[in-house]
Amino acid sequence: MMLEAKRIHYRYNRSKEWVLEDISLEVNAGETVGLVGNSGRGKSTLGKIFAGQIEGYEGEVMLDGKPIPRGVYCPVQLIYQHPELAVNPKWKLGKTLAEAGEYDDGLRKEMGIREQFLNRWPNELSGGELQRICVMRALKPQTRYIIADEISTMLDAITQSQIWNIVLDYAKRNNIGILVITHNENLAKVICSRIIHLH
Ligand SMILES: Nc1ncnc2c1ncn2[C@@H]1O[C@H](COP(=O)(O)OP(=O)(O)OP(=O)(O)O)[C@@H](O)[C@H]1O
Repeated sequence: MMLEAKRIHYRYNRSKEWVLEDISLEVNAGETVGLVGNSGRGKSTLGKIFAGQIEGYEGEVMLDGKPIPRGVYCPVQLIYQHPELAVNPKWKLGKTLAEAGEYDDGLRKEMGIREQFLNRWPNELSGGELQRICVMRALKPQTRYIIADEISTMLDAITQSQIWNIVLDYAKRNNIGILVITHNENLAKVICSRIIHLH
């Protein structure tokens, strides 16, 4: 089982400058790989390409040797840095959490998502509480890979370590591969078995 990007080239709006030029990388099932690089190097763009959120690139993204299925729940789930931009502001959080079907209520408690949060609107939660919902939403049985794009950057150290412990433990139990996009090389060193630098 493997998620691969092969010879990806991408530029926004036919701009002269390529954001990504001939990028290839792979993440095996159950592996945690760091993608580290300075601001503006195209890390988030690559994350979106992996998760099927950007079209029109050159090259291929393959999951177990096949194109990633479209029009169904995406087995490659992207979690962003800014949870407030990742949820529908017109949905109560219980609906957001259940968007892709049933969820594990034990995992909800483990994630520190209180039952009363489910009946609130996104603007009635703190950033850390909302990020727990976004992380949990990505941990569905159909998920095979997670693209974690700066998911803990705006969290305090305790919340950051709690969330990573849960995600890493869940990934281990379910053989999920994770691409950890971060500026924080120290974080990548602690949680990743391999680090790729995007120059
Ligand atoms: N929607 C867009 N339209 C045009 N250009 C964009 C768009 N999104 C990103 N870019 C540009 O593409 C380049 C790469 O951006 P990207 O967000 O992928 O980098 P990054 O490495 O993730 O940066 P950071 O670490 O700051 O998040 C940047 O120069 C950015 O300005």
